[in-house]
Amino acid sequence: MATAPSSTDTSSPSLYIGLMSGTSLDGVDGALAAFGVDGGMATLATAYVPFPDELRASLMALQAGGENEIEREALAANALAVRYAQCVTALLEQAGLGPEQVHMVGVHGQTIRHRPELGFTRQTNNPALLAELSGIDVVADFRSRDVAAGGQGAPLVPAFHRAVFGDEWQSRVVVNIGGISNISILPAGSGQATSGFDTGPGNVLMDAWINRHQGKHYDADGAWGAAGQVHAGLLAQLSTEEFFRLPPPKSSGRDLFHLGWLQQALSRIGADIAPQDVQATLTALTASSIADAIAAHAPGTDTVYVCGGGADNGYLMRLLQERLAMRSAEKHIAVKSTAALGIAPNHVEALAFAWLAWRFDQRLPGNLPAVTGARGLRILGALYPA
Ligand SMILES: Nc1ncnc2c1ncn2[C@@H]1O[C@H](COP(=O)(O)OP(=O)(O)OP(=O)(O)O)[C@@H](O)[C@H]1O
Ligand SMILES: CC(=O)N[C@H]1[C@@H]2OC[C@@H](O2)[C@@H](O)[C@@H]1O[C@H](C)C(=O)O
Repeated sequence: MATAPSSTDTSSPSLYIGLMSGTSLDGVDGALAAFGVDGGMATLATAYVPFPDELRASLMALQAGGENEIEREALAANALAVRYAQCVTALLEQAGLGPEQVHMVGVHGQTIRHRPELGFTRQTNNPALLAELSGIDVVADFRSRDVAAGGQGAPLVPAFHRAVFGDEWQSRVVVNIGGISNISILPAGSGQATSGFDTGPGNVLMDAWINRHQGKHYDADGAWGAAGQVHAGLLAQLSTEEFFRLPPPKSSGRDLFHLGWLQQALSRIGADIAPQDVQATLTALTASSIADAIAAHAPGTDTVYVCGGGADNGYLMRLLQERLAMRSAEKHIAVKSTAALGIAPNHVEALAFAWLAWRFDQRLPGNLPAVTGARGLRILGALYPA
């Protein structure tokens, strides 16, 4: 599939909206895209609606068990649907379109528990309310069918990455650094198998740590961490986590990588480490776990393309380049933003959910069994007609 973000050669394009609110819990990214009969895709509008602090706090509280969970989840789902609807309105206004011109909204929902090994993953949402508020058909709950087929239900973006970023001549890896990091391995040539998996933490631990010590939501450009020193002992301790050594298929989330997990490692080390040095070490952990995964599973990579909010962390990008160079002495691997391929890093995931809605609409599979471990290809999502 060719991408042409600013122009399209599609003769009768169909319009789809994708909405992604990920593990960072920061807000919802939206994209309105046109898909042509020839498979071409064009981005018509993008929008971001941040979550108010109250919604962030209730979503954060739902990441672990607690009292009156059912009611709290239902109310958070309603509040989410209202924000999603605001994002849809912003996209329609930007594109000068009415709801009747859009085929479907594909909405991820908010992951509050991810336990494929127990047979479930839960993306809270109220798609019925979103259909009511937006007046557009809504497709939601993209992960459950893959889990029902024995898969991880994640990551789902590798199929989209193959479609828009795959190349005939260059072997590419696309790294999404959101709350959690995941890679898509796209060997050169359209006939080559695509693989991918979650590599571990993205920004989730860095965000939590700076929030505890500085009250900020994230470490802008990685500046706070960059002024600290990577603590080799702590990095080694954190790197002993079994998840890093598990073979794919594998996926992760806040269920594993949270402040309690970090605190345990800090207690084992016993040393008094300055908060800024911990931040530097967490940045190094994200970079080294991604570089290790690429070295082990995609040694032939020519270029790594980064998307997700982590692409805006200059310190993290430097460490990633450094660690890739350390692990691949004979071959230079370039690190670039997906902007170099025509899609800004913060638009990729929302576009992926527009693409998944388009796949659903045609009753085409959305998963890659080689990635998720599902028994086979499955049509992903459930429909809530407008
Ligand atoms: N200017 C910046 N400097 C450093 N980090 C940034 C910057 N902008 C965004 N980020 C990081 O990116 C995160 C948001 O990224 P993104 O929206 O890709 O995550 P997500 O979609 O919630 O996660 P996931 O892909 O795990 O579902 C923020 O929480 C922050 O850590
Ligand atoms: C369960 C869940 O929400 N997983 C997310 C999360 O965020 C990044 C990584 O962990 C990835 O596995 C997935 O999101 C992307 C969009 C995916 O499915 O490909």
